[in-house]
Amino acid sequence: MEIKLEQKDAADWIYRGEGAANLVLSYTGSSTVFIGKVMRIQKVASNSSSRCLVDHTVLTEHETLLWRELEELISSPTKESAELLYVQHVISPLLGPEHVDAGTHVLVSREFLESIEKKVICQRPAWRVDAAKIDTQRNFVLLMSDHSLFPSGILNVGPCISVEIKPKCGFLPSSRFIAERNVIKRSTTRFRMHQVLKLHEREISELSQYDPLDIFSGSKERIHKAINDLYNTPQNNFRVFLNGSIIFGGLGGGTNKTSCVIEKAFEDALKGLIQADDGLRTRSFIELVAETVYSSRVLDRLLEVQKLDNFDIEGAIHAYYNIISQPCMVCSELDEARLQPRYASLHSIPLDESLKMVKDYLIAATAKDCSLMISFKPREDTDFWSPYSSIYLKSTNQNFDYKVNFIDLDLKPLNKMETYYEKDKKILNSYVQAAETKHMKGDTLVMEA
Ligand SMILES: O=P(O)(O)O[C@@H]1[C@@H](OP(=O)(O)O)[C@H](OP(=O)(O)O)[C@H](O)[C@H](OP(=O)(O)O)[C@H]1OP(=O)(O)O
Ligand SMILES: Nc1ncnc2c1ncn2[C@@H]1O[C@H](COP(=O)(O)OP(=O)(O)OP(=O)(O)O)[C@@H](O)[C@H]1O
Ligand SMILES: [Zn+2]
Repeated sequence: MEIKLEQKDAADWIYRGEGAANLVLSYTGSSTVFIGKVMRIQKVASNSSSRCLVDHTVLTEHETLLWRELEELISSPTKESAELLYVQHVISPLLGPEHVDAGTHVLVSREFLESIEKKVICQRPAWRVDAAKIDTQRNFVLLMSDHSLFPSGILNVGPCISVEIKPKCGFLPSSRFIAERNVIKRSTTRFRMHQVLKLHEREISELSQYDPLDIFSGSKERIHKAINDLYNTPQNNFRVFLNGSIIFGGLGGGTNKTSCVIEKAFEDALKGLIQADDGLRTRSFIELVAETVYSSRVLDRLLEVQKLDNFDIEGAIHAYYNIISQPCMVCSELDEARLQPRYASLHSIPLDESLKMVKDYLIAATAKDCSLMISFKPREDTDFWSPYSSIYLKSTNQNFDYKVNFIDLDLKPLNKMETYYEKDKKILNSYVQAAETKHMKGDTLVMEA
């Protein structure tokens, strides 16, 4: 019989975290069906009455056209099941099925969702509460493995430490469709430029030290630098969990620069896991994460998927208008002098080509926004065989089992293409404006304290 979660079941679920689109809970009850699982619940904008205006529950006509090669996906009755199939059939083969868990749907009653909404509200960051709430009109939630834990029943279940990294886009675009005036995009990452906009809009309190190019570089030293920078300025790009509970980083959003108090608490939390003297454990942990990112090469595949964005939004946006059969808003805004043949030519390509351009752009968008969770547990001498990879931490002479999972592999809606185009412009404008008033060191903006 199919399980349906009712109001009384809400007591077994506790707040784990959230992003812009979903709220995540972990299980504390005793049902074997849910032990080791998290539940991911979709949110809806707090002020939204959009459900009445636009039906978000099914793929749009143009999305059906876009994904037409995936018969199962387009014939799925709801958008939720289409999204699950997207992870299974599109993303999982690209990133490696061993790192991807699409999850399953579980039926929930409206009362269950309402109880959860009430229960977690005081733990959620206020700005997330203002922005969105649980969508209580959904009948399903997504049940997934809790990737901050190792499954029980396999080997010893000792302590487990997990790191969550949101690496963002790790390459510089080189598309010929990037306008001359936007040439800075070829030498400065979107992440770093976006930092300036985020600072301007007070979304963050200082610029991140992190540069995605480091973590994706394949160089041991640069990966080490990236992890160190993420530790210093975690924002929403770096978190650490011990046995499923957060011990570093912002729950449900970003966080400020790492203070001495936080450093001390983190160093203490690593006791028992990292066998190093006081004051040296954090350094060893950073080394462990960096070594694992380096030797697992797991980011190589992610980068390849991100690079499906061949044309940049400045190219893909034209293909989008071809697909929706509407006059191109970008070309129509350009005067004749700026309407170059390379843009006009995009409007005479076959439909199949436009579909491929936009489809690849959206798949890349998933890969630019996902996170990875790397979980470690100390390897016991009695663990003769293990299904996990292992890593040796030289500074403490310890062996760890580790596993890597990608999370947040959502299908991006086709109608977000205009938002992507506008956001790209906004990020660039704010960066260029800031550069005009502040100092530049090479291509890097040096913000005044
Ligand atoms: O555009 P970006 O790069 O700011 O990415 C958004 C993220 O912002 P970030 O810069 O990582 O803080 C944003 O994350 P936050 O809300 O800032 O934590 C979301 O992940 C958003 O995706 P979606 O709307 O939930 O599908 C993300 O939107 P997409 O661009 O991935 O659609
Ligand atoms: N399978 C999982 N195992 C453990 N923790 C998870 C899992 N899925 C999500 N989480 C936790 O919940 C948080 C929010 O989840 P998720 O990133 O999927 O939300 P989102 O709203 O889709 O994010 P975004 O803002 O990037 O769109 C994550 O940052 C992570 O800490
Ligand atoms: Zn155009």
